[in-house]
Amino acid sequence: MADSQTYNPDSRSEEDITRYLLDRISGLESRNLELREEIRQVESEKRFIESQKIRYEREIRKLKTEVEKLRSPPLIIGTITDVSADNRVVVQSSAGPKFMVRASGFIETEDLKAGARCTLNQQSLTIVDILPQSFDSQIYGMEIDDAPNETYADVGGLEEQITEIREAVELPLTKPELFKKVGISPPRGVLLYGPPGTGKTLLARAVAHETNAKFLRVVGSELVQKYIGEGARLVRELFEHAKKDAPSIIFIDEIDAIGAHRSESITSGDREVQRTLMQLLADLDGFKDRGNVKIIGATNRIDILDPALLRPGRFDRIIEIPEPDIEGRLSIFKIHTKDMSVDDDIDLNEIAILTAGMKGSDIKAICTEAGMFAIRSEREKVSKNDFIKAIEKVGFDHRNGAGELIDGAMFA
Ligand SMILES: Nc1ncnc2c1ncn2[C@@H]1O[C@H](COP(=O)(O)OP(=O)(O)OP(=O)(O)O)[C@@H](O)[C@H]1O
Repeated sequence: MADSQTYNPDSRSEEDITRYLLDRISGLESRNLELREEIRQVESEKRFIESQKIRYEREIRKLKTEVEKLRSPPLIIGTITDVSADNRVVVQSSAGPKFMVRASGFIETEDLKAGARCTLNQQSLTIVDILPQSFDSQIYGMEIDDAPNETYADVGGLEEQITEIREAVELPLTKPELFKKVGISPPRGVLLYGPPGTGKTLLARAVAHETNAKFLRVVGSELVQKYIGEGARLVRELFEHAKKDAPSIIFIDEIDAIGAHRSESITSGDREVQRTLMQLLADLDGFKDRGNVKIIGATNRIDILDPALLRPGRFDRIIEIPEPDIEGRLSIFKIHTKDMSVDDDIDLNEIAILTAGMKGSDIKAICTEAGMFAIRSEREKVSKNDFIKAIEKVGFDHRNGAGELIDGAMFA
């Protein structure tokens, strides 16, 4: 290319200038071609990198799913008893047998130590996690609430049940001296039974709130299904934990999963449930000295409970939590509409009549749905019609004779 520094336009002829410019143009054209080639190469590199990225992302997703699969329950819990040089590990499972297993690639080799507790995938028996030595409520899916917010005022239509639970659970926690004076041992706990969604958990949380007690909730089915062979240990630790944190309330939801009447067939699953139940009974029996720990069991299936669990002295009161009647439904509607902005002409009595056969959880859902209908229509107040549509949506049982009311006739 001609050097522009040495070019002096005054000293050259027109022909020179033309040649010079043609040279310059051809120089720029070939540079342009070079740059285009470079761009093409960079773009093809970019495409290659993008396709690599997609491949890696796909691989990461696959690996993540695999890890999730490995980690999903049921898991077996065990203790590492030996580690060989090639990283094969001997694990004593809590259900009994010993296994020679391998650890998944995500476990750090230095964590594989004799004495460490670990979880094994039930099918592949691969070690999928190393557990902390101390009790960790998170691992066991236990819900711990230092101070539940619910109060008795949040529970609708269960006045008698509230009185009963206050005597059996609240009084021993707040006024233990009364029982000493009279010379009777305070009740240890109550069993709540009734259909799902009627407020059993809500009631238990309210008791914990009113007594300033810690609320420990476990689900019976999780105790026996989540970590095979650990049910009995979990129950023991649960009670220990509750004692340490007293005053506290242990709430065992779905207690039928561990306390169902024992059948003839004895599978390993049954044995696991039995061991867990025996531990629960032992803890309930040894509960006398644990004045400030109370237990509330809940079940939808009292009919299948083992009589051992119902024997006097285990649960002091067995309280039915029934489906709400019209009064109950009205007071539940009042609770759940308390903070809602509703039209002045709404008569909750009428709405309560329309919801025969529905439970507290349905009523809560109806209020939320009614609010959603109002939002969808860009209104700030919830109307009767919103409630009617919500009742329909939540699945009102037409057998209760309200079919003709749902179309709004009653509110026309
Ligand atoms: N009696 C009630 N008063 C006010 N709200 C209620 C009542 N019953 C149920 N609810 C509402 O429904 C929700 C679910 O009820 P809850 O979990 O207490 O039922 P449950 O009887 O424990 O059900 P499950 O047997 O399925 O565990 C509560 O959080 C509450 O909002």
